[in-house]
Amino acid sequence: MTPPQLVVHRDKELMAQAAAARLITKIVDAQASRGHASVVLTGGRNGNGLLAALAAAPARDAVDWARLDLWWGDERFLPEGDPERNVTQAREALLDAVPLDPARVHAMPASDGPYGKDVDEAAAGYAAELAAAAGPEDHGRVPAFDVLMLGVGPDTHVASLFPELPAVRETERTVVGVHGAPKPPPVRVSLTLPAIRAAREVWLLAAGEDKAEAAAIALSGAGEIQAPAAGAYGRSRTLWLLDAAAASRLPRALYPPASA
Ligand SMILES: O=C1O[C@H](COP(=O)(O)O)[C@@H](O)[C@H](O)[C@H]1O
Repeated sequence: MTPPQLVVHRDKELMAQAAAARLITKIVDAQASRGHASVVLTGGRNGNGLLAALAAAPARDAVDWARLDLWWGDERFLPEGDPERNVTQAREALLDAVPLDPARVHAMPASDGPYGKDVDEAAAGYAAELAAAAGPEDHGRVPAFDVLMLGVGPDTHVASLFPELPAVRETERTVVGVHGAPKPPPVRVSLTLPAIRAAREVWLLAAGEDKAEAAAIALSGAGEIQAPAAGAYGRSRTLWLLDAAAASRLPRALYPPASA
């Protein structure tokens, strides 16, 4: 487990811009050293804010978009094109504006897709797609993603891993169908904690007063079953990107002295 590092920005706009700049650098560096990069996107307000900031950043042209694999940490199991789907929102915020290779955009299945309404089959299908993309150097059933981003819900959920539900207890499968999520829609597809922990870097995004309690709980030694965000960490780095409002209830000992 890599211990969390915290960066606190003044407000959510600055957080989104700084995180977008950080992501551009990370992708460019990975492409320079390995020829390609892989990023796992998150849904939610903070994830979409980051994508919109990236779309507006002139430095976005430094990325070779055709050599970038995009995956998702979770998806709302709804029909293709539904405005509530995370992929629909990501397309609107950024993806439609950059020259991605469509074969490298790995959206999670929709409820009117090849698996029909069977969310467990859809999850198994996505797990198989991840496994096929993993190489021997990845040492596992999912690629060692360069960056995996997660929004943090006010209840400490990450991806679609909600406190106490079976999905957060999963230790074998890399992707699961989620039934009865407390946040609509109730049926979802999610990476599990073992899949999340295969990433080189995990970035948790939390902006706004409604995330303050969640950040304080997850960063104060809570268990991952009760606080899924506490169980999300990367192989080489775990980074919490917060704004001042989300950091406002952190224990003083955690608040990074250099933050502004
Ligand atoms: O439903 C979801 O919520 C979380 C958090 O969203 P936020 O709007 O509270 O930031 C998100 O990370 C997840 O991908 C999404 O499906």
